[in-house]
Amino acid sequence: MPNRINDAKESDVWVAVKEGDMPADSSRPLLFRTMKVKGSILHPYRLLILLRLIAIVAFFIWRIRRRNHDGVWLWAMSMVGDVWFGFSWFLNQLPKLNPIKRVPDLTAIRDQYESTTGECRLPGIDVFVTTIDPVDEPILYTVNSILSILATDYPVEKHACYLSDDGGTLVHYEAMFEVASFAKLWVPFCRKHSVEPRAPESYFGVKRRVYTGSMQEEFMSDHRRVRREYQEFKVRIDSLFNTIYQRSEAYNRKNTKEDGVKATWMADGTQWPGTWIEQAESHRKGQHAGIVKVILNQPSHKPQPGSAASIDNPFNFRNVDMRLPMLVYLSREKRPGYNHQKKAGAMNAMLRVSALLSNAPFLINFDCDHYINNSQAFRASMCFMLDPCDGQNTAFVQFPQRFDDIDPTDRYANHNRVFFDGTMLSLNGLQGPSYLGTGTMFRRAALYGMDPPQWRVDNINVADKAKQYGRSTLFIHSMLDGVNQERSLTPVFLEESVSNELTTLMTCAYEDGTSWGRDVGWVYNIATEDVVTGFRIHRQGWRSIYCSIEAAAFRGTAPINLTERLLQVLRWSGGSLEMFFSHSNACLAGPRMHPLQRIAYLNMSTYPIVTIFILAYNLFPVMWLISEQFYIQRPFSSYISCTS
Ligand SMILES: O=c1ccn([C@@H]2O[C@H](COP(=O)(O)OP(=O)(O)O[C@H]3O[C@H](CO)[C@@H](O)[C@H](O)[C@H]3O)[C@@H](O)[C@H]2O)c(=O)[nH]1
Ligand SMILES: [Mn+2]
Repeated sequence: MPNRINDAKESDVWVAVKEGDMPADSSRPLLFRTMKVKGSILHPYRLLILLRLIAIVAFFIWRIRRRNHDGVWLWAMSMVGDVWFGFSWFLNQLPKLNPIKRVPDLTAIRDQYESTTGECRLPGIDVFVTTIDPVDEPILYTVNSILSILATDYPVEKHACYLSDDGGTLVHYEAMFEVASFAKLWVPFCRKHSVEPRAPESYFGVKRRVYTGSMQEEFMSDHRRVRREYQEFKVRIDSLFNTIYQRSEAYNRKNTKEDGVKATWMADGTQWPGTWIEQAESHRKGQHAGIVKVILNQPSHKPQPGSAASIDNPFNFRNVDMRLPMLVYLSREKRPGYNHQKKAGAMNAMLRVSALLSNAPFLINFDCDHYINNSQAFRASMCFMLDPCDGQNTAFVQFPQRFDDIDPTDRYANHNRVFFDGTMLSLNGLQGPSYLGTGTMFRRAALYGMDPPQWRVDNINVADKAKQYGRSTLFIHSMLDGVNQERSLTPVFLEESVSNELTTLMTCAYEDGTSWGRDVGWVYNIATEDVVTGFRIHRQGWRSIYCSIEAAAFRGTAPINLTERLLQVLRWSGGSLEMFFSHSNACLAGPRMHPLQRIAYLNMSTYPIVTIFILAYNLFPVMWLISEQFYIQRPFSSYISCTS
């Protein structure tokens, strides 16, 4: 197997840090290497920052000494603007003085956690995907995301995939059956030929591919057949809207209710409990029952090799494990009068439901337009979580967001290079990167609001916690198990009592009066739940790790038109300011937060203020239009006088 991300080589910029800080009692080697920027680059950079700082201070002294008496108000205003520019520059620079890169060692984690006899001690992972609308967030992306998760290279009995559908549409539910059926072919194909990436749309979109395996001919014919099957799969997904509509029409002709309400019907002839095509009382967006359906059950713990090619089956899967990971569809209850808290609310519902179904100690979340591009990514994040040195105190591993379909000039700056390849690496040298919403591996304990081991005074105690976590004894009992790092997935026995409890965990009222949305789970009442949730975790003393690997771990789509992009940026800046004016203000973070990390959060929550001054500076030169007086030196006066 090619070790795609073992690139801990020294480069022109990075050098390896000596790992002298291994715990004395551990004989295991570290699971990652730490790299820092070469002194010949870092020291001149720091010197440059110092020189700039001196220049800025000198400039302010000069400005204060030379006050413009004709327009004191303008002088004062521009002084405030300049002070803010200087201050925000300083806030921006301070946390950037020591960037650190961490490179996971995949060979080490294989050696330590997976034996050649097939025994594997890697822990369980629950994978969360959120979606809301099959048209606005095209369902083709969602199914590709799920397929890439089902096919990823992680022990199949150790990861489970959850799709949260906030729209509660039958289309998403039935699409999951199509996915489960196509996955029976797609997943073994990916395993047999180690293909990458494992999202079929991007895999088949690659024009030229180099095959490195030994089954060239078999690969060619498998590839052709799977591509044909994928085309048919896409047609079936496309036609779902129509199939469901026509089926419902047929059933409704037979069973129209007296009030003339037209229901949406499932294939088995029952009414869909979620939203209907023709929206009706209790079946419309924002008002429907909670639904949990296990689409694929947890696989057995023994590999199940496929069969050799035959007349009915053209694929030779004799030495390929055919098992698929668990797949669950869920849509939380929605009722009018409740604030459903958008993505954060959906994530918290998923966190609770998964606790009863698979209860993995780690979880990773994706927006539905993101897929796994490098199937070693789960192992890569485990290198940090399971690290013998400080892994226990690591709450989350954040991957950069990389995007497809962006024009080569990146005219709306979707790639955010400075942020993903500069700022985040700098935070990595402090307490860790902030949480960015998608492509993040979490430790369940951190999301439950527990303290990191280094700050824990007592053992974890879940007795009498109903006030904090809500009144589900099954959920509270699952918690101790769910935070045990070594654990695999819990086998599921879907008895009636469990099914009822799952429905309870998804009701709108479940969180009333509890700590969900504040000290537990994803944080509520803010446009950018991600940064604030990461902040809550950091202020408790947890740390995080930034993991940027080649090939990119995950890829997704970004807004490619200006309106959408502006709205996105506006939402982010609004959320940042909200954070500043809330109890999540960085100044209130408490003593466990690294001082420079605090400054980084302060910078993250105040950066939009600069726009006021940029706007003012843009208006200064045309001020004479209003007051007919020049406060700013007349430009090119000699030129103007020549021509007049
Ligand atoms: O009521 C809702 C609203 C949104 N979502 C999901 O939340 C995700 C993100 O929403 P989107 O509108 O696509 O926001 P973006 O601006 O693209 O997302 C970025 O910004 C968000 C807020 O800062 C983060 O949550 C995201 O992870 C991050 O990728 C999507 O998967 C949605 O399906 C829900 O599940 N329920
Ligand atoms: Mn999005």
